[in-house]
Amino acid sequence: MVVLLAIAGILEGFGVAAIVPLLEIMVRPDTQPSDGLAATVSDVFGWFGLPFTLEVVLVALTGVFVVKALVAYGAVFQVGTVVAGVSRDLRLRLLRAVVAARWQHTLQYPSGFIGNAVSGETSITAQAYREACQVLAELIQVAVFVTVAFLISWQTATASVVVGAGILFMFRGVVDRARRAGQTQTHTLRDILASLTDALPSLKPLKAMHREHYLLPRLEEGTNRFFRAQRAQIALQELIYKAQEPILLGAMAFGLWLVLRFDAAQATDLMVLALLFYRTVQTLTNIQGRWTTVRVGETAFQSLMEHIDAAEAADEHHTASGELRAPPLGQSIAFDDVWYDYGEGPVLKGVSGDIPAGRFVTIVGPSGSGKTTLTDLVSGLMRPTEGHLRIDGVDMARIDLKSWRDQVGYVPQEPMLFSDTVRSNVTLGRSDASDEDVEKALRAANAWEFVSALPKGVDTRIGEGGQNLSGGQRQRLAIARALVGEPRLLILDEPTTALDGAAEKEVCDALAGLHGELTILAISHQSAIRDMADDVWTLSGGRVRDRTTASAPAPLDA
Ligand SMILES: Nc1ncnc2c1ncn2[C@@H]1O[C@H](COP(=O)(O)OP(=O)(O)OP(=O)(O)O)[C@@H](O)[C@H]1O
Repeated sequence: MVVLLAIAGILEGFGVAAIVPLLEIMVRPDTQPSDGLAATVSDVFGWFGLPFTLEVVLVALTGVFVVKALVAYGAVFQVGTVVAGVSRDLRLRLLRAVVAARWQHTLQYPSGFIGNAVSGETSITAQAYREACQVLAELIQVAVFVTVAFLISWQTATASVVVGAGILFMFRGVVDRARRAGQTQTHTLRDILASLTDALPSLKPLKAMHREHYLLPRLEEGTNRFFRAQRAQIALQELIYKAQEPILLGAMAFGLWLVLRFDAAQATDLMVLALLFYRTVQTLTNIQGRWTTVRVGETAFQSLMEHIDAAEAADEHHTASGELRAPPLGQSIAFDDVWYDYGEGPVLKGVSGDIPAGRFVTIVGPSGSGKTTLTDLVSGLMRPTEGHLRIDGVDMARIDLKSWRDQVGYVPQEPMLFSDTVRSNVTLGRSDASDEDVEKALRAANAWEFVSALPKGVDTRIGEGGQNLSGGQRQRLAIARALVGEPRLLILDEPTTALDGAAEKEVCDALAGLHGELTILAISHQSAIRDMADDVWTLSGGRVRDRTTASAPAPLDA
């Protein structure tokens, strides 16, 4: 890219230099130039055996600019490829890091932050990168112009550099202020998107109560702050471009006056010098304008890199994964004085107890008592702050989390179905899941009957979020999805809370069929799920206050 840009710059320099002989011929068509740049160019023509005539000079000049255009296009194409590649690589790095990060890390970020980083910040960064490439191209061009100017008159070349540097110096504060305006935009946009992502799911109840205006002031405040920062940035950036032209023309007028008054330069050389001076200083000021965009983009880049670095540092397979493969859960999941703290005081306070393999354990307790936290520790999404969790006697800290989670099926309260086929929703990309596996899982989840009655069976597409299915059907698909990998442990977080009596019964029938086949750990307030359990743990204030056993442990084939 840099080589192409350099060649394009040099060709443009040649083109500008070639204007001198052209003017010379136009002014004095019948005489060969004897000094100045025109004489040098005439000599170069002579080496190639070309006559120094108007036609030959015109053709040569056109040729130089055609080649320059082609090379410049090649350079721009290369810049485009590199810039698009930079934003793709940054996006992929961020997405991979976010997906691989520890759950505690993911919890810290509103999803709007990630959305903004993937769409906004990567685009601004790519734009800044592109401008940085242009800055490089224009610096090369300035170097060529200054060299050509030196060949004609070192005074003009020096004057161009001094005037250009002076203008850059005068406007350096403006660049800094534009960068700060860019920083405000980056942070404000991130906050707006975070608020919006929080707000949208609550829009329905707010509208239903005519309280939607509650959202607007928060979004409006951010939007107005963004407007002010954007306006400031545009005004400052344009100031750099617009204010420099009069300064530049003033300097040129003064330079021309000096040369004409005290120097006997040839008129043709003088015109080219004026052109070179103008182009050099103008290119330098362009560079400053572009540099402002680079500095503005730098803040988005920094913010993006902070997300990427933090997510990469939180990669759970580097930071929290043990060296042992998970045991097959043939004996128990044991809690040994487990504490957990999100950072605002402990929410689990010394939980101890066994979940024997093959048992159905239901956890009940008031809201906020730590039930979900407990199941998140069991699935390895989080690590105990203190104490130990053991699978068949092996400390989970020593277990490879991937191999453990391969044995876990998880059913949340609100299943998130993708707008895809039933099959894809059940297999979730497991290429080794056969038709038989899908059918078996759907049958076990008490879902086969309704799925086989769909127009295309398992190949029927379900609408976004599964909206054309009933709540009970969605939940049974979520259970089938959890079962298709033949887990040894099924975790259910309030699986029937959002369902009516009939739908709850369908889900309970599915769970009854699974009872004794694998270990089940359910959180539920519903009596139906509690009554099915072998053991019921009552959690309150982060402690297990009560433990009742309904029946003897069922044997499990490990
Ligand atoms: N990501 C988090 N950051 C900080 N505190 C949290 C976080 N998640 C949960 N908590 C706090 O931890 C405590 C236990 O929460 P948890 O979700 O485990 O309770 P729960 O019994 O499942 O509640 P519910 O029945 O309402 O779902 C609560 O006080 C909650 O505010």
